[in-house]
Amino acid sequence: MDFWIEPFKPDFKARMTQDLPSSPLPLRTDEAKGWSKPVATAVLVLADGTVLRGSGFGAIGEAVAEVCFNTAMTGYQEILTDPSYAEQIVTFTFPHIGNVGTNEDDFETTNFEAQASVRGLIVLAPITNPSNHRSTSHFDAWLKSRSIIGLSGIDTRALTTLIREKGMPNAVIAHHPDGIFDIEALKAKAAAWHGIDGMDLVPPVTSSKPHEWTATGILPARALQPNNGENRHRVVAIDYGVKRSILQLLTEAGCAVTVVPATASAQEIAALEPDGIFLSNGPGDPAETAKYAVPIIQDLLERKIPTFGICLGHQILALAIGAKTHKMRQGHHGANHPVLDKTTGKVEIVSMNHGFAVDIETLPPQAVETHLSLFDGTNCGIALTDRPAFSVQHHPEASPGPRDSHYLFQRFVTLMEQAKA
Ligand SMILES: NC(=O)CC[C@H](N)C(=O)O
Repeated sequence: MDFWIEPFKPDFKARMTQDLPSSPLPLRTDEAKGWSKPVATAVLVLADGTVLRGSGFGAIGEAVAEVCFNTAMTGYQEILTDPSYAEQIVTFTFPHIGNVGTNEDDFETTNFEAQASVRGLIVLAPITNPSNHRSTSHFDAWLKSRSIIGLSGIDTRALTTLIREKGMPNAVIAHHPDGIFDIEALKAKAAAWHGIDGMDLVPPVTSSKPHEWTATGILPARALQPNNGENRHRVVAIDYGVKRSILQLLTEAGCAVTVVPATASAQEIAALEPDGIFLSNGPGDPAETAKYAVPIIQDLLERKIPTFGICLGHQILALAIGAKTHKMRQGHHGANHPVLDKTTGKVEIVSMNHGFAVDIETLPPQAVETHLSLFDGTNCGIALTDRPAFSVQHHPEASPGPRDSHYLFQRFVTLMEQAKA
């Protein structure tokens, strides 16, 4: 059978229309009847009724979630295993995703039994066979095993523009190989979804019981004094959905780390006699998690234990001292964001993954802003002036991403050393 497929030419004028352009769809052929026609095997249906059609890969089924875009050029496996992406669908602006396969090392979740947090991914180019010596599993098989739905052939630049202009939409991603979808029902499902605002998404991803963490990373860390296998500081990491690379860097910085569930009481934590408290990253609305996390943190701050927070941990520390957080329109997700460290005047290129931000106007007098985003001026870090505590919105563990901000782990170690002295 002879047929012609139009090469994919994104039509940027059509960006904001109801039907966004997409690449050629797979053909379905009926040999007996002698026809072949394009069939969408996956769709993304936004709450406003916009429908994007493409080719499905990964898990088969449907999921409702919030759509964000991530501008990282590498590290898709780390992104898709980061627990902070709970209830989200990631649109990758980098066109080639999946071509280095997947492996046993590049995982960010520490909770291997838990279901994947991210619900789906959207890419431009169809995924290929893996081409990398580290790959142990095909991307498609890996996504299926983790119940993550994939949609390719989408003009991801147009979708990113839509998110930038209208904000992160709620949507249903659906993959059915027969290409049969009840679009009206999917529109209704997307429109009826409650969204992430107001959702505490920590319970499914936090550790169920305290455990010790001892592993270091594969690559040597930057800007850390070598620990020579010696544990100089005892750190309790409160797990709101912690990334593995953060725990590895704490270990490399010379910390003996005990990971505790998000609901561990201040008394239980204090009984471990920590030199420092780490507040982890995690999914969902910080103001909801704060309802139980803030009293615990306030109690620990009273005890003047040095404290360091990352991302959700940063937001919850800010809430604990009386500041407020708000939902962002498009959020920050990528590995190329410039951030200014106001304490040194240096600019670092950082990894980002957040959809909420600390409202800097609400910061009380006993805290100062230490970092800010040079993309949009949003707050990226605070330090308390009356307690040994600081936190950052970006991801100094940088997995994936540039490692400019590794120095923050050293800053935490220095804070613990000063407290001991
Ligand atoms: N990576 C994170 O810790 C994300 C924090 C929070 N859930 C947000 O989206 O802003």
